[in-house]
Amino acid sequence: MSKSVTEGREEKNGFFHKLMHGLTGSVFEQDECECRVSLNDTRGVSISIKGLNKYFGDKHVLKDVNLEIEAGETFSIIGPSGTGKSVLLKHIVKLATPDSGEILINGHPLFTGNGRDELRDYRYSMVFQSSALFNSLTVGENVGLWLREKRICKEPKIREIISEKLRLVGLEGAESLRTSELSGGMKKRVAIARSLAMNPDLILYDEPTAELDPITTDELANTILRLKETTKNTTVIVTHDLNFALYISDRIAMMHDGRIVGVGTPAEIKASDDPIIRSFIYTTTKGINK
Ligand SMILES: Nc1ncnc2c1ncn2[C@@H]1O[C@H](COP(=O)(O)OP(=O)(O)OP(=O)(O)O)[C@@H](O)[C@H]1O
Repeated sequence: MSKSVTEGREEKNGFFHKLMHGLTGSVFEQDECECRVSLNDTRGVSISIKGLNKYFGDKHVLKDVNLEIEAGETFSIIGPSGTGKSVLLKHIVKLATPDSGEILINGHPLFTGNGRDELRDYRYSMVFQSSALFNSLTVGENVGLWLREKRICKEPKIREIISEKLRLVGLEGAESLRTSELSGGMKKRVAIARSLAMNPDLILYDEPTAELDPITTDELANTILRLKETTKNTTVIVTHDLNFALYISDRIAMMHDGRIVGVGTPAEIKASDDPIIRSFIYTTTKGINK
């Protein structure tokens, strides 16, 4: 078995497992000390991806990926299935390690060098396609999971944070609802509230509109846009939903066959004469334009 395949399994079983159940975290160690984490401010981080390559066995999945994401940006990575979008996302949160290349967070290397001190307080959180909520817990318990598990704050403060984050995603007062009884759109918003509980510097969404109908997708887009009015964090979204990306993003990168083939504002992407981007736009909108 090749090294990369083994690594892939380790990544899945280790960090991925932790993220699925802890859902938010820091790339580097944190003190266990209570209230060590300041939850009063949100900061955005810049992400600089340099010459990133990743193989799974013989398969070259990321091919010399270079990308600059600015602090505070809402940045979408679009492209057809199987082009490496999710694998790229996993590298940003250290769920995967590159075969070569580097990612810099606020100028500090994620994979090499001694970035531990500089990146000690870097907080990221990921909203998974499946929402990954615990059905046996209430909405409030899901949102407060990380805060309680890590004993970040005292209980009254945790309840205050839960209520605030639910209000931010339009679910004010929903604490005691059973998660299993929620619609797909509501689950997604609870998952976002849970991610927001730690005031992440970076929030990542993996295919947030998959499984959602167009109306719920629109509500989700508006929720994310509204959040950007109150938080400064950097938002990175992986999606094949072109319309969604055009609506909510400051900038968009188009990925094709493991490479970034174009980066620009929504207007620039729409006006692009790159044949791959044009073909993607044509394919995803041909019903509408018929
Ligand atoms: N752990 C892994 N082991 C082996 N191959 C993998 C692994 N993870 C991803 N791949 C492969 O890497 C390629 C890119 O996958 P990725 O999930 O990043 O695609 P994507 O662009 O996000 O598409 P989708 O929207 O369908 O998820 C695919 O061919 C996939 O099968």
